[in-house]
Amino acid sequence: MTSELDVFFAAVPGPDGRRSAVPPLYAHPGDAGADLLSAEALTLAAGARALVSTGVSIALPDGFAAFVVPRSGLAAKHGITVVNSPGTVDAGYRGEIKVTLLNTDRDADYSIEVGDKIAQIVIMPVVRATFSPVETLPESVRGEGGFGSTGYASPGGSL
Ligand SMILES: O=c1ccn([C@H]2C[C@H](O)[C@@H](COP(=O)(O)OP(=O)(O)OP(=O)(O)O)O2)c(=O)[nH]1
Ligand SMILES: [Mg+2]
Repeated sequence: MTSELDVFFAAVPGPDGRRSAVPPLYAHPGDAGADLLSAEALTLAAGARALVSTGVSIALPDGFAAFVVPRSGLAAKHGITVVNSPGTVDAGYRGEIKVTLLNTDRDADYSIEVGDKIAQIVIMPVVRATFSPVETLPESVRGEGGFGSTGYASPGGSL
């Protein structure tokens, strides 16, 4: 990935006053996702969800948003996902980034330590729309088709 964006971040003090100024972390060059670290220790019981602190806030430039998405390893191995995925962090938001984690496993609790990677953010350019009312929308090939309208089998019936 060659494009870089300067983003300010700041530590958000926890209830105990502790400040951890760890920004979201890209694990490799070229990664789209930067890992968010937990600022708290907790155990997510099977089936439970929690709003988890990351201890960090960011200031995105106008025209960008950050999307909070699950980590595939946590999802595949432990059933840990993000309830509102993708969570939207608006450019104007200056509060702490938080992650609504859900333990989808039916049986196993999942314990999180301070500093654990719990989710990731993907920063993307976004546009703001001006919505204009019309009586009839412009036609399109898809029209009103959706929700499975294109079927489920591959065109040849096998692949
Ligand atoms: O996973 C998320 C989603 C959102 N936010 C923060 C940043 C975002 O800018 C703000 C509001 O998010 P959203 O608009 O999704 O929540 P809402 O329930 O509509 O709250 P509001 O009425 O404040 O917009 O909360 C997070 O920290 N994590
Ligand atoms: Mg909102």
